[in-house]
Amino acid sequence: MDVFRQLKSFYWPEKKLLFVSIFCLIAATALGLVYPNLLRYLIDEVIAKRQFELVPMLSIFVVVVVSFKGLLQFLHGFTGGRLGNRVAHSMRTALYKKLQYLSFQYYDQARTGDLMSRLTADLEAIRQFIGFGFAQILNVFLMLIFGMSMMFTINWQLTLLTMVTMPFLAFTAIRFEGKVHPAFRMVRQSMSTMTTAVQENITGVRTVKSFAREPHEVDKFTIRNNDFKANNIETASIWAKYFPVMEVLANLSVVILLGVGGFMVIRGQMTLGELVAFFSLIWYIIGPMWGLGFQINNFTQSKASGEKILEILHQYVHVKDHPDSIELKAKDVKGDVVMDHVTFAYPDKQPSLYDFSVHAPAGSVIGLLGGTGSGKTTVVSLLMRAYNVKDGSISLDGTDIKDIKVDSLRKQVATVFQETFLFSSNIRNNIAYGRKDVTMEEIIHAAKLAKAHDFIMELPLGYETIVGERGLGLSGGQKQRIAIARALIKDPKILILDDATSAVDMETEQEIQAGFKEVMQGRTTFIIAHRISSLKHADEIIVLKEGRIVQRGKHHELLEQEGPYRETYNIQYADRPETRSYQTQLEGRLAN
Ligand SMILES: Nc1ncnc2c1ncn2[C@@H]1O[C@H](COP(=O)(O)OP(=O)(O)OP(=O)(O)O)[C@@H](O)[C@H]1O
Repeated sequence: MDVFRQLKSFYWPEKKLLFVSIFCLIAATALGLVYPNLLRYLIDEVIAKRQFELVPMLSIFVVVVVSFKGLLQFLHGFTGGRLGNRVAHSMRTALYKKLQYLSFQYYDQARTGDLMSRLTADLEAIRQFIGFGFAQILNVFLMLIFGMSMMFTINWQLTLLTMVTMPFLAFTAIRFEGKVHPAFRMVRQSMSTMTTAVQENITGVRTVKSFAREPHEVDKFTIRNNDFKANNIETASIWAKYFPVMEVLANLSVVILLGVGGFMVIRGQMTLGELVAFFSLIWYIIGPMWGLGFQINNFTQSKASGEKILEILHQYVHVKDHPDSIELKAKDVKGDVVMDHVTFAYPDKQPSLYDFSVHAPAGSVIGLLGGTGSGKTTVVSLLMRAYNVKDGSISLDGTDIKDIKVDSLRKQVATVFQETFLFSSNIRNNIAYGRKDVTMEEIIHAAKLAKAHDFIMELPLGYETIVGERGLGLSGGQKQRIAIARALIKDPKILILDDATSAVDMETEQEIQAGFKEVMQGRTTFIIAHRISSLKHADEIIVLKEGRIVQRGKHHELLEQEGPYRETYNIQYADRPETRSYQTQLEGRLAN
């Protein structure tokens, strides 16, 4: 119950709906007890005593009772539905909000499928339980208490006799649920692996076809399809086994009731009306017994779902503001960045960066070069405070970034990531993403600087073209240029380009860089690149190897040193005649 206590803040504000819903259900159940008594009255008082003039009044009474019960059931459904949906709505909002603010560190471990299922299936379980499940469990107990006490008042001996099979029925029902539930879970699991296979196959259809792996894919799917079939058959056979047993046990008590009860009526120990009332009351007991397993499972499932939801809500946010965090004002930010002896390791890993220091004065360009996994992305991730630095420090205009409000810091930083993500919206919205109040002129200006305007205008719908998930497929270079325009429109004080031009040709890259020069006047830029051509104009180039700085300096300084920078240069410019002559010159100078 601790889970539901912790979720109280979501359902307690809706307590009026909760109480009305429970009250209506209890009242409807209690009203249901009028039927057996009416039957008893009809048989014993009206039919047996031939007082047929009472029939119309009795009929009207039945209609009133039925209508009133119907109204109560409607109110229960209405309030329960509202309650469940309102609670689910506020939980969904809270979860989504929490997911927005969880740190990069959380997402490094999180699995999309798992998060999606918490936001959908687990929330649905909670919605059902709070809306209806809880009231149903309460109702089961009430039905048992109401039904049994009424039966006891009619005839206690017959009540005890008919109850003989009930423990067996309850036991079988619980066992049935215990078997059928895991079987259902297996069906759901095999369904999800089957749909994942289909989804993956459709997404990766180009790879499948280009490797001519269609038969392999069909085989892979067949295994999953067979699995799904086997699980369904298994579930069906559990139903087939248990249902007749439950049916027999339930009806056995009815047989006992009719046999013994009939005998008692014949011997005059009981009236016929009482027997008929008893017959109708027995279903008040059989129903809850039959559903006992289901109710128990429903409760444990909702509890498990609640735990999964609470796990996200209670998830620790690693990167957050402290009470004295400073709010940056855009106009006061200069962009002077200092990283001082930073050593950083991802959780449970060896450090990815060792003793890294750099001073990037406002408006300077810092280039980062190094092999894959050398720590370049880590440097810029730390800069936007994707992770907290424990050893060493990072400051912006002299203030440690730990003392700056996270969102105000990130508003000053625009990053173009290695992998471009476009939202399923039009190009205009994708470019304007970083800002709310943006004019079409500004969007076009940014697109022109990113050398994206021309190809956008060639699309039939221009800036209105839908891209992303189900939109138009753009080339890697085109996507990158949209992402660059998105970063530029943010008007950042610090621009980070993480291999942002890797997918565009050299000529376009040069043009984009010329555009940067215009916009980046007085702003600080960090460029990560594998091409020397992208970095050579940087004020300082830092070469990383396995998380350590192995070289640093300007382009011409680094070329004059033995080391990875010159090796990379030689590889990339090997075919160019001017490189050969430069190298010959250099070698001559080095020899002298
Ligand atoms: N989110 C993460 N969680 C754990 N380890 C990580 C994470 N990101 C990077 N690493 C590890 O840190 C090291 C440095 O990675 P980083 O991404 O900074 O390298 P990089 O120089 O940018 O490489 P590339 O050029 O391939 O992008 C690698 O060993 C990598 O496996």
